[in-house]
Amino acid sequence: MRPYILVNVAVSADGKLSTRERRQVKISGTDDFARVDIIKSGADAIMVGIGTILADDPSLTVKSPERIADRLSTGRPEHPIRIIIDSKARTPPNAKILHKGPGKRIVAVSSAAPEERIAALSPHAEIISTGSEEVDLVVLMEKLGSQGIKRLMVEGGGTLIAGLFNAGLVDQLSMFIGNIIIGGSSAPTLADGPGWTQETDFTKLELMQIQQLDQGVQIDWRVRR
Ligand SMILES: NC(=O)C1=CN([C@@H]2O[C@H](COP(=O)(O)OP(=O)(O)OC[C@H]3O[C@@H](n4cnc5c(N)ncnc54)[C@H](O)[C@@H]3O)[C@@H](O)[C@H]2O)C=CC1
Ligand SMILES: Nc1nc(O)c(N)c(N[C@@H]2O[C@H](COP(=O)(O)O)[C@@H](O)[C@H]2O)n1
Repeated sequence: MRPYILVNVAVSADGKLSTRERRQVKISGTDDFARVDIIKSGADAIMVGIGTILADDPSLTVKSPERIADRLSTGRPEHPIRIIIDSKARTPPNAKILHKGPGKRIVAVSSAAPEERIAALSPHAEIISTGSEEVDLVVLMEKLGSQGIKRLMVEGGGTLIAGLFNAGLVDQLSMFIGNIIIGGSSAPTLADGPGWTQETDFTKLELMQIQQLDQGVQIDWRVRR
């Protein structure tokens, strides 16, 4: 069985994830970062796309010492398993995600990944190959489920999130809408890629909760089936 998949993102008031040069922007405030850390510490695994690795070089570790202690006291590893969706194995072998903090990493590649790049990543991560050109997200999720991953948090970016919506794999969307306008028609949004044109293909959401947080709005949506 595939994991429960929660996508969490911070968007600007005009719906952007970052600048048009894909430069990371501080959209969330302290309270939202604390909320994200709680979601992260409750997850078995956390996933990002290669675009985010190349743009931001994130570590995706749990930040709060209390939450780390809580994970350890309940027999869970310090950090969730960190997973990169990376069809062609472009993850730099010195990427922070592969080195910061203890714990398992998975790089999900496709058959298009060159052997030498896979060999460079293998000492740092388990490699799972699905799909011919792109990672087959449906097959991958089944494999992750069979490894005991029940709750998966997805951090972005917009291309991966669109791929997950396209495959009908998202269960919950948690978003923080911050009080800045980033602008730019080519700046990433939370569901990039080609988009959908038929109303029947649109993902329908059901409001779970909405709250004011920091200087913005935090919303949880459930995906309607
Ligand atoms: N504000 C926020 O909460 C966050 C913002 N970001 C921003 O998002 C931007 C990066 O987003 P993107 O460039 O869209 O990259 P991305 O992180 O979504 O990675 C996309 C890549 O994943 C790979 N991939 C393999 N199989 C796939 C499949 N089946 N479906 C979709 N993708 C697949 C492709 O190579 C694709 O180019 C950065 O600017 C980053 O700062 C990223 C995470 C969170
Ligand atoms: N939740 C959230 N709020 C913001 O304001 C952000 N800019 C982001 N960005 C993403 O968070 C990740 C940072 O990870 P580490 O701190 O290195 O663990 C990274 O992927 C950013 O894109 N998120």
